[in-house]
Amino acid sequence: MSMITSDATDPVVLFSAVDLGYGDFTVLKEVDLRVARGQVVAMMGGSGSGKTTLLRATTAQIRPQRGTIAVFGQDLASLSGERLRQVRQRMGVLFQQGALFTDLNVFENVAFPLREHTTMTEQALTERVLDKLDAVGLRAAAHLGISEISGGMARRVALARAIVMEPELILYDEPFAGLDPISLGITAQLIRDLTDRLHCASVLITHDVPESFAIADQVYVVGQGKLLASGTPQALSGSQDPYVKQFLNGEPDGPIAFHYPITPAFTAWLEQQSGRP
Ligand SMILES: Nc1ncnc2c1ncn2[C@@H]1O[C@H](COP(=O)(O)OP(=O)(O)OP(=O)(O)O)[C@@H](O)[C@H]1O
Repeated sequence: MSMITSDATDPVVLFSAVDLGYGDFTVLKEVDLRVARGQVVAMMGGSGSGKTTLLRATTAQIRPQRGTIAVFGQDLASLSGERLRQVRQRMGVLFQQGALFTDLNVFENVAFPLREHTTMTEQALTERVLDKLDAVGLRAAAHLGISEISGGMARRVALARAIVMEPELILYDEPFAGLDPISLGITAQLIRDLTDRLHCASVLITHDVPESFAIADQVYVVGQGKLLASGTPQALSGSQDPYVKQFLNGEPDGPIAFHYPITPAFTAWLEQQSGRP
């Protein structure tokens, strides 16, 4: 049961003219983006283009250099302490290394957030955990130890744990990385199904074009320090933008640079290096 009341029609995530970066280095400029309830949104782009930075900004781990970011209709810049914690509790984050506790079994790994953040009865907790394990196909694996499950199963346990608090927004960091083709398809379909079932919003950052295009409602492509394109997978497939085309087709030659760009910080470092005796 979620606490959605008057803000049910607000976008879940709304970036308005946002600049993001670290110190005086700006990674992305003028980003506008919107994620609605029930949507799967893919944030794509080459290595170092700023996908993880977008995720960090959404959880308020980093603050925008310019513009505003609203989550659940609340301006993140206005939140701190307890109110920020409450907003974060409505989000589930699935990190690439969804590290599980190896001294706890599958059930207790998924139960962990409930024991930390709620005062549910043992019966309600058991029901909730088994329901989420069922959603990822692992109800009957509840009793197994972490050393007894495969890598792909461990990912699904981490996913069950990420959704056990019934978040309204789920952020996935590279959910397809390192998966075999079958697990890739299963994971993508699982993300779509969970989004529909929980009626939450899902944001994934990924390089994987076919899998994310198969399940996403909206795709944002970042590169060259900005948002390059956005739209439905269908609309983007017809894009004539050379960067977008190169990215979507995985072509080695094109506007996407192989070399990390030279910055003043690098030049200063290099000068210092060569100045050494
Ligand atoms: N904590 C940090 N401090 C300074 N610069 C950072 C920091 N984190 C990332 N960057 C820089 O920000 C840029 C974007 O990094 P980010 O991790 O968002 O890219 P990405 O698209 O997620 O890349 P990848 O797909 O390779 O993980 C890079 O140039 C990176 O060097």
